[in-house]
Amino acid sequence: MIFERMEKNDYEQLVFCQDNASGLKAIICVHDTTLGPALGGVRMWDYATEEEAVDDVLRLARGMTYKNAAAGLNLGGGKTVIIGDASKDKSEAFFRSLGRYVNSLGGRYITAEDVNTTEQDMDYIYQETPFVCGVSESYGSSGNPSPKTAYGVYMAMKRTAGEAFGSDSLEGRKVAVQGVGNVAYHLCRYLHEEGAHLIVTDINQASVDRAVNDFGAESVAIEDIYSVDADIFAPCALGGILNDETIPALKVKAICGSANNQLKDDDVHSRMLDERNIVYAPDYVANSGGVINVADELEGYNSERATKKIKDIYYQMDKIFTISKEKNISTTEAANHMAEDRINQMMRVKSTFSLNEKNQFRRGI
Ligand SMILES: NC(=O)C1=CN([C@@H]2O[C@H](COP(=O)(O)OP(=O)(O)OC[C@H]3O[C@@H](n4cnc5c(N)ncnc54)[C@H](O)[C@@H]3O)[C@@H](O)[C@H]2O)C=CC1
Ligand SMILES: CC(C)CC(=O)C(=O)O
Repeated sequence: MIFERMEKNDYEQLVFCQDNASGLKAIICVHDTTLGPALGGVRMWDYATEEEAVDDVLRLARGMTYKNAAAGLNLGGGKTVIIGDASKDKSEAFFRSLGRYVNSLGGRYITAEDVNTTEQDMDYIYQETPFVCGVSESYGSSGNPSPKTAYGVYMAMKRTAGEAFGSDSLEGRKVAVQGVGNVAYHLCRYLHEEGAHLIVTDINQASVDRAVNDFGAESVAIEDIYSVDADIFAPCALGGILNDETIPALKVKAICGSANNQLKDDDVHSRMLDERNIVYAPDYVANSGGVINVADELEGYNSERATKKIKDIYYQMDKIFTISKEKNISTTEAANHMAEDRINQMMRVKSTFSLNEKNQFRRGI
């Protein structure tokens, strides 16, 4: 059953990590390393079943392959999920144990933050392995990626607004934000500064209150966020929220947010959005700012260089809208073509022999 699923989308590796001493139960997935080592964050979630955790890590790791390829990074796709309650189960031992498992992959997988994991957690992992990004800035790292992810979503949203409304200005636009956590808080700041009107919801009341106090946001009940009278919907919580039930309720003309895997089914639900003339910014392009930022650490982190690359997400979106119109395909398919073309081209480039440190000439052998 698991091998069948791995075979279907050509997954390379799935690693189950179990440690009685720390209580760690985690799954690391390496989807594809054609472009380089697999980079993707570690998510901690209280999954109802092990099957749910496996589903999530498989989907998220494959998403990272496409994200990293479309972002022009020399990195493959991978992800880790930890099964557990982030408010109770975390400890130094827990993350150091995970760090040892990451290290055992010898650099095939590099980890970083995702939902419910923090810079402090990455610092613990860093005690056990160099294959981690997003550790504290005092280590020369790029720190928490969320603000840079938010900047990238903001750039993507401006270009998406241009496509939907003929102007990329967000002044006076109503933006409905689902989940005002790490990324969306900073996104709301950019939107507020440009004069957008914010409508927010979150299962965590403190996060809602913060957005209301800091940015004058209007708050609505969890289930009302889909049907509010707004111009743009920004999903910034979890995946699968664009589906048969929610899409018919939408009144917006554009969708652009940070959540991974927003479409429950890529084909079915991108078609439903097209039928309703809703412009959709493919999630993994809109939210690639975080990974672009942490990946810059691999070159020796330079914030200016990383920010310039993140700003270019505006032009990546431009390319996607152009391909989508030229080929008469959804924006999701257009983004997928862009990512797959790059992977295939690089695979061909790599098929030419080039001497490197791994295949030295050794005279006399
Ligand atoms: N942190 C980063 O740099 C990146 C994050 N992402 C994605 O963006 C999304 C948000 O990430 P973060 O802000 O880091 O996570 P976070 O955990 O800080 O924020 C998510 C927020 O959504 C809320 N939430 C959860 N379920 C909800 C629901 N049903 N309705 C309303 N609100 C709900 C949570 O209470 C939380 O405040 C995730 O899907 C993540 O994978 C993607 C790329 C990079
Ligand atoms: C380092 C993270 C920002 C990368 C990641 O896991 C993601 O983009 O979803």
